[in-house]
Amino acid sequence: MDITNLKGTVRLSNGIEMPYLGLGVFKTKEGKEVVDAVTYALDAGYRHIDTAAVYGNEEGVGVAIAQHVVDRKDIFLTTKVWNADQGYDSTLKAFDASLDRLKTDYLDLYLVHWPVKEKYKETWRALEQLYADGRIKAIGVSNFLQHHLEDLFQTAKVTPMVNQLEFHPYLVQQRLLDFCQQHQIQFEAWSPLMQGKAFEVPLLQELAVKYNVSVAQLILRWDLQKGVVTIPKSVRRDRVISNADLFNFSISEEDVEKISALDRGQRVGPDPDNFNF
Ligand SMILES: NC(=O)C1=CN([C@@H]2O[C@H](COP(=O)(O)OP(=O)(O)OC[C@H]3O[C@@H](n4cnc5c(N)ncnc54)[C@H](OP(=O)(O)O)[C@@H]3O)[C@@H](O)[C@H]2O)C=CC1
Ligand SMILES: O=C(O)C(=O)[C@@H](O)[C@H](O)C(=O)CO
Repeated sequence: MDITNLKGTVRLSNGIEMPYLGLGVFKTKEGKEVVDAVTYALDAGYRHIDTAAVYGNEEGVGVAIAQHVVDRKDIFLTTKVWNADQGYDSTLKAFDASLDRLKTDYLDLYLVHWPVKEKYKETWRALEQLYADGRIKAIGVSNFLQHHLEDLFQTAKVTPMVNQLEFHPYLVQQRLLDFCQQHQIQFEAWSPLMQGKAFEVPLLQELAVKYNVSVAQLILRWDLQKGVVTIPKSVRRDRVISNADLFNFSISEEDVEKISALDRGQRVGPDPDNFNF
C-alpha cells in the first residue's frame, strides 16, 4: 500500500486501485448538503466517495461529481444495494436505478449492504453478472462476518474484493480482519470515528496531543497503519480537509498496539447477526 500521500491506494485482488481514504455520506442530506460535502472533498483531494441507495442522497453525489473539474474516471465511487432490493432480478433493477441517480454509467465498487438471510447469495450472483458485464470495476460485501463469507464461498464464482464493516478502536474484530486479509478481501472501516463518540476516549486524546494531531487524524492514521480503508463522514469543509491530513506523521508500532488494545467489542451501529431492517 502506498501511504505516502492523499492519493495513497490499495490494490484490490483484481488489480483495481482503491483510494485508502474516502468521504462517507451517511446522514448527509440530499441536495445542497451532500453536493457541498462531496465538492469540499474533491476540492481537498479526496478521490473516493461512499454512498448507498438507502442514504437517499445518490442524486446529490451525482450532481457534485458531474459538475466538478475532476474527471469521473479519477473518482472511486461506491454505492450499495439496500436490503429490500436483495435477490437477483431486484438487485439488477436497483443497480440501474442507482446509476441513473448517480448520473454515471459504471460503478467502481458495488456492495451488498447487509447479509440478508436467504437472499444474499442470489444478490451476489447479480453482482457477479454486473461485474462480468463490465458495469462495475469491483464487487464486495458489507457487514459480512466470517460465517457469512464462508457460506457465500460455497456458491460464489468471484470472491468479494472488499468487506465494509464497523471498525474503530472500540471494535477491532482482529480475527475477522485477519480472515479477510488471508482471503485478499480488503477491509474497509465504517463509522471509523464512532459517529463522534471517539473524541471522548482519554487515551486517544492523550495520543493526539503526543503526535500534535486531532483525535480524528490519529484514528484515521491508525486505520491506515492497520491496512484498513476508511471513509469518515463530515459535512463541514474544515473537518473534511483536516480529516485528510494523515500523510505527514506516523504512529509508533507500540502506540498502534495501545489503540488496538482499546477494543471492547462495542458497536455504535447494528450487529450483522441481529439486524432487522
Ligand atoms: N456499510 C454500512 O452498513 C455502513 C456504512 N457507513 C459508511 O461509513 C461512513 C462513516 O461512518 P459514519 O457513521 O458516518 O460515522 P463517522 O464515524 O465517520 O463519524 C461521523 C461523525 O463525526 C463527526 N466528525 C467528522 N469529522 C470530525 C472531526 N474532525 N471533528 C469532530 N467531529 C467530526 C461528523 O460530524 P459533521 O458531519 O458535523 O462534521 C459526524 O457526526 C458513512 O458516512 C457511510 O458512508 C456507515 C454506517 C454503516
Ligand atoms: O449507514 C449504513 O450504511 C447502514 O446500513 C446503517 O446505518 C443502517 O442504515 C442503520 O443504522 C439502520 O438503523
